[in-house]
Amino acid sequence: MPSISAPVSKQTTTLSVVVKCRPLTVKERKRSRDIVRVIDDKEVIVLDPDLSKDYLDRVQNRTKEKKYCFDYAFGPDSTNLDVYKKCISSKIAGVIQGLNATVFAYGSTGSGKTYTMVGTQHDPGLMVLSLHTIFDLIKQDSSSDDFDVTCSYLEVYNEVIYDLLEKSSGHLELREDPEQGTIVAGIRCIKVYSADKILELLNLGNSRRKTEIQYLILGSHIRSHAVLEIMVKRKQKNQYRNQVIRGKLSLVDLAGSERASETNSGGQKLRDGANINRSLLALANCINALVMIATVSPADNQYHHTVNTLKYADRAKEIKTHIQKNIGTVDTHVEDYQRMIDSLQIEVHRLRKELADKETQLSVKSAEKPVDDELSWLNVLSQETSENVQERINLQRAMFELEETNVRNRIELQHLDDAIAKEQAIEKDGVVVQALRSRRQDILDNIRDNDESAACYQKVEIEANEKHRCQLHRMIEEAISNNGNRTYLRILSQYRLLGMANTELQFEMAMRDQVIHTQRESQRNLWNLIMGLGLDQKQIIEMAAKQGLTIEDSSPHRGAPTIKMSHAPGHGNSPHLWCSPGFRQSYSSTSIYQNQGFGCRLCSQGKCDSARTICREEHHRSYYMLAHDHSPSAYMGRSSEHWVNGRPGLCTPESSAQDVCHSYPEARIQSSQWNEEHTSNSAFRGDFGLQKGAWSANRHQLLHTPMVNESHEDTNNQGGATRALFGNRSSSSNTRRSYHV
Ligand SMILES: Nc1ncnc2c1ncn2[C@@H]1O[C@H](COP(=O)(O)OP(=O)(O)OP(=O)(O)O)[C@@H](O)[C@H]1O
Repeated sequence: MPSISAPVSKQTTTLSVVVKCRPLTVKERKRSRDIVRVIDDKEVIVLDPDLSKDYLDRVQNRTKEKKYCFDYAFGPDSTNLDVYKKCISSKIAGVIQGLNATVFAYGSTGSGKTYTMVGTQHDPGLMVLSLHTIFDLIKQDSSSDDFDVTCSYLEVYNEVIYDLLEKSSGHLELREDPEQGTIVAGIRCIKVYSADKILELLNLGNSRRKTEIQYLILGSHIRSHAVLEIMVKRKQKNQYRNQVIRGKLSLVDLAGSERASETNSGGQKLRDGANINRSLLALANCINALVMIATVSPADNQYHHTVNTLKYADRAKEIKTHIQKNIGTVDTHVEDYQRMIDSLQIEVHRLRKELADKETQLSVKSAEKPVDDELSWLNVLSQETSENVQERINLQRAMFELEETNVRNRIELQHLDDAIAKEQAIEKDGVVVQALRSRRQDILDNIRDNDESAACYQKVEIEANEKHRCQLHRMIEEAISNNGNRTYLRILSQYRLLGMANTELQFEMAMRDQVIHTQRESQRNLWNLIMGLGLDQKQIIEMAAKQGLTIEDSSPHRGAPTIKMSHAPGHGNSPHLWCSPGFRQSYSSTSIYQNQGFGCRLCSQGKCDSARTICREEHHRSYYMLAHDHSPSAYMGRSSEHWVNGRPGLCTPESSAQDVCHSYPEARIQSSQWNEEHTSNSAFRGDFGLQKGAWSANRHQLLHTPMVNESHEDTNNQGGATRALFGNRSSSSNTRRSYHV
């Protein structure tokens, strides 16, 4: 009589993760460096393979060095027996008590998986050692129970199972067996009486594993998993019941863990790669106790594979498994079947009732259908619109972050250029200069990468988002114009769209605040720079006064003072200052900006006086040149040309020029030349009576700060900030300037 599985107890445990680093092979010793260190049997450190980076990266704490901690970690001197004794042997004992356990080796090709699982005559692997333990435990068992030990050795290649113990095995299939759960139908199970023969058997099986042609020479099994299953059947002979306990140990030598994209293959082989990952997931579903051995190579040219394997292993620590005994008795199986039938009948009854209820509900609902359909259709549209807005916000955020990062990169670039110039003066092409240059190159690469990502966002994702937005807008408009309940629907859709526009505006406000913060920082620096010229405050105030500027609130405890404009007749092109008490109150630190023609309506009408106040919106507009219309329909209807570097903006000749400069570096050079020319002629320089030499030096520095360099390639936001400092061609003749210093 067969026995059936009836779990009696269940316990949750986490996956044990062990890392094993193999030694460098003889070949590798000639051309590779050992970059993996194992500390205290738990920590694994992967050093940065790039030696030339060490100096600056250490100083700036930016090495590619990685550190991980695992349940156990073994260095190149450890043997398979060391790994087995510390981490595996305790799990094997459970197998003869009816537990399932799985040990799998995970790692890139050539990292030592097969060596760990199968091993050699001198250093037998975990498969061999486990079988030895099983037989030792059976020998030591003092009960009168009968044991049966059988082995099967199979290969999973591209989701198909093959028998490695058969010379020319066909495809095998998985089946559900009431007695044993999931089984491989037709697999050869060899009865084993001792562990001695197993290594021979494994080597024979391994020679039958599928190998891609191009890897045959290397003897790699990059695409197939090999699974050795050791089944232990224990018939207990206690006085009450004939219990049958089945324990199973699965030892898996996984396929190389490289991503499909790295294997120089396409088509079928790419699909193989995807299937490998799927089989791994399936594996995780059917095992009780898991031990993962992550194998890594210590060679520096394997850095990425090593770090990827360790990252994966690190994440695997979170996996939870359930432990349960597979116990069944010959006597209880009829009772069990009866119980199962009863519960299935109850389930069928419940489902029938549920079905009947649903049918009644549906027939009632069909009467209300037309109205409901319309509303639910509108709901779907609203939902899609809201997702579209959210996606746009995310894209804006991503673009903004990329720009911010590049601003920081450019600052670092400037510092590096200065440092290189200094170091070169002392020691031409020394180690330090080389290190600085290499760092500089990295930064340039990062800037280029970020620019490329931003361009990609702009070209692909933002355009798609924009297209979708227009489509949704058209659909809403159409629905409204076709529908009898027009007014209601219009109000409803306006209400929803307003909500979304509000969300978007809130995000823009947050971005602006960020930009204002950055501007204030640079303006504070500018003030410090003016102070650093050696002029005392009185001199500065006098010179500013000549230009119609009043500096007030300069008490030292308040930080940088505020410069206020008093309208000065006779200064036709001189700065026109707007004083905003409210603004000064909330932003007590330095602020200089130039209004770009959006300015105050009074000014444009010639009615503005020196003491006038501008509202927050006008400040914002001067910074960001936002589109005039923020109504929801304007948001929904705005076409993609209103996106400037990923943000909604106003398409002006300036923004177009910026885009051109962004794409064509020559244009950027020209514009920066113009910028220099313009700056040196600016009233700003003359106003403060800066001595030419001192100004030039400082101007040089300012012109090369990221903000200034960004002026013709940045978004409206940062472009606005830069123009605030130095002006630009389109605004030179008629701009009004406002300084809050
Ligand atoms: N602990 C070790 N001591 C000595 N040599 C080792 C050790 N581990 C692995 N090696 C050697 O490293 C090489 C690669 O090992 P192995 O074939 O086990 O890698 P693998 O990860 O199974 O590769 P594949 O995925 O291609 O099958 C072999 O030459 C093996 O002998």
